[in-house]
Amino acid sequence: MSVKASSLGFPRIGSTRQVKKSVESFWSGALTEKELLEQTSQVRTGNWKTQAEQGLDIVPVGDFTLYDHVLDHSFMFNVIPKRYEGFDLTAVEQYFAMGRGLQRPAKGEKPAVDVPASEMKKWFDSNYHYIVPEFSPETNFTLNTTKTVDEYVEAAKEGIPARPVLLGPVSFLLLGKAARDAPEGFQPISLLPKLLPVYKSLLNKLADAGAKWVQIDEPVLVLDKTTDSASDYQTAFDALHDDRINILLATYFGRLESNINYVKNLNIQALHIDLVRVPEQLQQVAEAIKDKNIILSLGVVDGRNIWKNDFESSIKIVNKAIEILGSADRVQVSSSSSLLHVPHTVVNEKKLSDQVKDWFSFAVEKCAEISVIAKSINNLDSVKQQLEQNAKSINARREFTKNSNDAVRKRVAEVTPDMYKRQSPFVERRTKQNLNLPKFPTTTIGSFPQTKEIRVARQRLGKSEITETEYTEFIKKEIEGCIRFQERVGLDLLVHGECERNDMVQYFGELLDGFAFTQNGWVASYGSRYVKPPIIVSDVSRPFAMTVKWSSYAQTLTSKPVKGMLTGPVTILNWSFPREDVSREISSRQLALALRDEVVDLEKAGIRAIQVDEPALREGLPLRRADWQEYLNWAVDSFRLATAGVTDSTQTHSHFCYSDFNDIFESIKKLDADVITIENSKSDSKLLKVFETQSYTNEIGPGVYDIHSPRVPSEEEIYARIKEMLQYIPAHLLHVNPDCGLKTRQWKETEASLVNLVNAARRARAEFAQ
Ligand code: MET
Ligand SMILES: [Zn+2]
Repeated sequence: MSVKASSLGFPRIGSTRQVKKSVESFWSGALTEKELLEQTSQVRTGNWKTQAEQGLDIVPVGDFTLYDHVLDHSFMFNVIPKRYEGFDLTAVEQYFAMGRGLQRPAKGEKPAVDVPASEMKKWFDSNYHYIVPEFSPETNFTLNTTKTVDEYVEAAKEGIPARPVLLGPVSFLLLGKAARDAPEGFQPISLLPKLLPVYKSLLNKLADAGAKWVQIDEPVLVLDKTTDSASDYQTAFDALHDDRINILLATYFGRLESNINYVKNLNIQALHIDLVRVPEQLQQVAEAIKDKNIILSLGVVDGRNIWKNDFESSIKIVNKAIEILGSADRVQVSSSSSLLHVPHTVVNEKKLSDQVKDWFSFAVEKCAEISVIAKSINNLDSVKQQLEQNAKSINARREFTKNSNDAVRKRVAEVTPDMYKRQSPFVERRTKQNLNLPKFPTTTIGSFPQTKEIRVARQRLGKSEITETEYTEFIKKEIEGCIRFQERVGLDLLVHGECERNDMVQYFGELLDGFAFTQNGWVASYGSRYVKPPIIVSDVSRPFAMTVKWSSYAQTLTSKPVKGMLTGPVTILNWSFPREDVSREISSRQLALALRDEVVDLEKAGIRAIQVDEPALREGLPLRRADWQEYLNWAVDSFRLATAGVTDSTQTHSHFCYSDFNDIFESIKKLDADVITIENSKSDSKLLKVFETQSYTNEIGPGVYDIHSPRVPSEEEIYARIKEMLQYIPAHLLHVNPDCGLKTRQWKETEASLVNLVNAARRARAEFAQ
């Protein structure tokens, strides 16, 4: 009798980002396909060994990927859109073409290729993005590859106690979309009967190879819309049932709620639930499966955040599960979700103090935690020392937070209702905002090209190869160049260009108190792009002004107004690892107060327009709609708290991108920014439709061109967009701007695009704005 230790998945990027390096070298032609596969296979094998060494009894395999695990499933099941066929590509080339597009000239016998990437979407409420599968009635499911089986065999050979992982058939279909050529109203889930035999043949192969268990992820079970899917799940798990191989059905990121009523009757042998996000669901779920022959896998070690596990409380949960289910054999200990959302290991962090380092566990350390928790149930004495050590660490962290910044907490507690409100309503304050802007004012979203010179200067400052003064001089020159550029192009509302920022969140995190930074804490965002989120470790406050010197310097250079530029509280929060000991709401309010001081200081320094970006506002939305309002309330409050400290004559701006804002438009209105700019050009004007049904009274600039591509939009095209916008938005409220910041672009295309933008706005002015 023993409780087993397992995890649902491991970071795929390698301890030092080896996978990024290998994959990008392959793309650039510096590695052959064979070298790519060899190098990445080493990372994969290394990952398995590490997990086993940390004490996992069950090691996930098949979760490794060169680009994205959902794309792996599309590829494995032959869900390959026609546009990627017929170019004589190798399998690996075709796979990457689906992930990131492929453009290359004809070579010898090989035809030219020019195919765009597939659509990418956020993986639930994480900052990981998956490649959206495209289905149509013609989709011909076959086993195109046997990736999962191959990796299982590879691991078994190494003596790894491997459990293969698959994304379940229902989630796979529901996370996909209807292909463009699919008939109107086509629902991917209708393909379930066609898809199941292929899953089944894969399971057969796994069983042939000796696998006794398979983990089948059905994360869609924690979303609202699945409540009608009972029969789909039943069909699926009846079809997949095989006496030779047991199924662990894994859910994560949220609560099953009433879905448990049918999940308990499915043909499965184990069920995994997330007890970090929703500890309360243990009772309900355990009671529901009590009389079934189902093992409960307890997700007690956080797959989404980096804090050390509190063993005492996890062990309580495990014991409670055993008590309800009646036997230790009926439970397993695991991570709440795949560990792909946390960095690889804390060991490589050389710059964190011992005190701070002791608070964290990354993926490797989390595996060890899972093992200790399981062992504590099996044989308490064997892990006595680890438990004591853990209790010490947890206490030390508690002591630290108890004594952290009282002044900040007090300030949050003392916020009064008037602090959320501008002095006058928009219509009144608008008349006081004399920025001398023409109709259809043209502006940009803030950042200008981050050139190599800028990155080099930043690196050299980091290495102390140049002094702080030399760096400041360099940045000033850049700002001056940027201002002159905007004047030359003819923009109306200028920006300083954000050249001093390494990243829109990190930059502020580094200047605020209450954050910690890692050297190597990378987490996959999409493909070979990884991010290094700052960690909020304490109460947040602003020791000194952060942007005032740059913005006010920029303003001294020109008679045109220069916008101050800040990242908003909710975005800073959502793109960081949050604290565990206080709510996200509290951290957000603390951030808001810190930014409020900055906003007021900018105003004092003579800046008359201030933009507070909230591109991540929407992605912080909870997975279940019932929880939305609570989040939106404090998110809106935070933005208002950050921006409402100014007088009527200061124009506040905000910016949104990355997602569909229509369903939170009510909240966007409540922000009461004087001007909002929203990404629009890619969404086929879906955004504009919202104005047909919802009134919006403040000023607004829907983006007129996509900045993610080097393509230069023509004046004609931009003019046409402005005209289209005027059907939905009153002329006196319309601003003209790109979709988002220009930091990833080159100067050449930036200039050409903005010249066209300015000319298009001038033309529209002459025609429509008398
Ligand atoms: C992802 S939103 C980016 C906004 C920021 N001000 C920029 O221009 O880069
Ligand atoms: Zn943006």
